[in-house]
Amino acid sequence: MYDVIVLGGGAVGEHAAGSARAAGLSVAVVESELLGGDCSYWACMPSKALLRPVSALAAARAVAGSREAVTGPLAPGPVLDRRDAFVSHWEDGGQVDWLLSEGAELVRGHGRLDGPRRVVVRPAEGPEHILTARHAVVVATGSRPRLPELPGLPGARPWTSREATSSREIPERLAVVGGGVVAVEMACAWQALGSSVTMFVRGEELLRRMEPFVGELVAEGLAAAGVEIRTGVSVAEVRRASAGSTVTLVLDGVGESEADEVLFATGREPRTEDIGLETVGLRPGAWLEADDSCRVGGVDGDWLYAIGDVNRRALLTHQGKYQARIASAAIAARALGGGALETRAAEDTGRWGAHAATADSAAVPQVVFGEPEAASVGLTTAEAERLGYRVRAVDQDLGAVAGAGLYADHYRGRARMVVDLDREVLLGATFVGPGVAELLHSATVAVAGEVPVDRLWHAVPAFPTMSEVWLRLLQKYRQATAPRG
Ligand SMILES: Cc1cc2nc3c(=O)[nH]c(=O)nc-3n(C[C@H](O)[C@H](O)[C@H](O)COP(=O)(O)OP(=O)(O)OC[C@H]3O[C@@H](n4cnc5c(N)ncnc54)[C@H](O)[C@@H]3O)c2cc1C
Ligand SMILES: NC(=O)c1ccc[n+]([C@@H]2O[C@H](COP(=O)([O-])OP(=O)(O)OC[C@H]3O[C@@H](n4cnc5c(N)ncnc54)[C@H](O)[C@@H]3O)[C@@H](O)[C@H]2O)c1
Repeated sequence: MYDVIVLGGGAVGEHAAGSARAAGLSVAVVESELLGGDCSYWACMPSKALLRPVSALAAARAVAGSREAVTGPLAPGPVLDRRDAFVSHWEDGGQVDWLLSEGAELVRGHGRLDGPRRVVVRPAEGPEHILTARHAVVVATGSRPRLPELPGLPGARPWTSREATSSREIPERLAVVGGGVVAVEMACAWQALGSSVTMFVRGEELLRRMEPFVGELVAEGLAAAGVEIRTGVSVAEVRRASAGSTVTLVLDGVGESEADEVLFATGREPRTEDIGLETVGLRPGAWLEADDSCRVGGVDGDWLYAIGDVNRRALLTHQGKYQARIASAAIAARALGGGALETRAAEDTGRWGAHAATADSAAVPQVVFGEPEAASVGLTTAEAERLGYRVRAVDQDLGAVAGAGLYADHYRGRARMVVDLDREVLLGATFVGPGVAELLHSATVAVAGEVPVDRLWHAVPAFPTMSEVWLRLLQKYRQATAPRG
């Protein structure tokens, strides 16, 4: 028997195990593939390893003096070798060592719930194990790429994010379907590696969940790199005669297009169809709805938690790991409380409490890597208005900031902060431009900390850094709200 069983050992499940161990709980992690999951082997790490050389080269090319020293395009071989090193050549020995050093146990195999607090693990070989949890089972089985139901698609062997992050072959022509984060990042990476990339986007914009100017500037950057972006186009059918032959996309009402590979970057679905949800009264295949302490509703007792992609709160590694810390703390507090009502005072599930993942709804930071980068936290203007806030959006041309001008000649970028006019705190901030990723955490601190705008005025940015954009935004906000007369 273990205090906690973590079902799924991706980045999020591993982090839950570490946090639960730190709280003094015994832990077993059940993993059917590589310990470390998508983020380590087929998502964040390999994609960023592919993209970092693209931005390093762009940064050198953006400045007179270093521009002249750059004599050629990216060298694909070393880029792919470096990517392979970042994913430890798809071996998880290092991560297993870490987990064991934390004092957690690893049980390899496919895990399924088998009624309350029980998990049955089917290893690749040998007999099943039955594990029992004293306090909690934490489901962290993640998500997988979601493919649309299109005629011909399964037989056409499309790339998903897995192939796009792990391929060593560079297709001459790569079609990318989708206009979200994976589509944008992978279009940028593969174009730089030598493919001719065409994006097929259903809607009119890229990155629709961010402020509208983000998609515009990102599209401009991709087009400047040579990516063809076709908006307002739906793929109706996919054809590939045989392995190794070209792939044909039949486009709704606008003819056909040929490519050597096609990447479908059309969102995610939960990995819950075969984890025994029916044995505890839940629906297999559904996203797992969790409250702010990440506890799953609809089951008897306080023992089932869901963290990471599988609860759909925010499909990002850092946010899943935050949920892992919150859930582990909540499990430990509830375990100490023993379930008696009078001890529930130990729980701290109020807004911004120790056992509430409040940032999931108020302050999710995200960086879309590429040239340019896009970085945002909190609410967009449209989201804030939809939620009924009275807001003012303040915009600043980043190119007019001295630090940005020094960073790159003819710097193009933009920033926006969204202020709640009633409380005079930031609800959100967005930056787009080369090198803006590292600006983001200042905004996250302001949003999560609900720092009054008047106090931000005293957070003086160093000259001449890009952070001076804060000063410009705050000056504009003051001018706009100053009493007239
Ligand atoms: C191309 C790409 C790039 C991305 N880049 C970023 C980025 O830069 N930054 C960022 O924050 N996020 C990024 N993301 C999102 C990020 O990858 C996910 O949010 C993150 O991987 C979720 O972690 P997880 O542990 O919840 O799920 P996963 O990483 O999917 O891990 C789930 C684990 O559970 C295991 N499992 C599933 N079912 C069972 C079972 N029944 N029994 C045993 N084990 C099981 C799986 O084998 C897997 O190891 C990216 C995603 C993609 C696709
Ligand atoms: N840097 C990062 O933080 C990073 C990088 C990659 C992925 N991620 C995370 O991974 C998740 C998945 O990314 P994603 O890009 O797959 O999903 P997404 O939801 O961001 O984008 C999906 C895109 O596919 C389009 N689409 C959906 N169905 C379609 C269809 N049938 N035909 C054509 N287009 C269709 C959507 O309109 C959208 O443009 C995201 O939630 C993101 O947060 C994060």
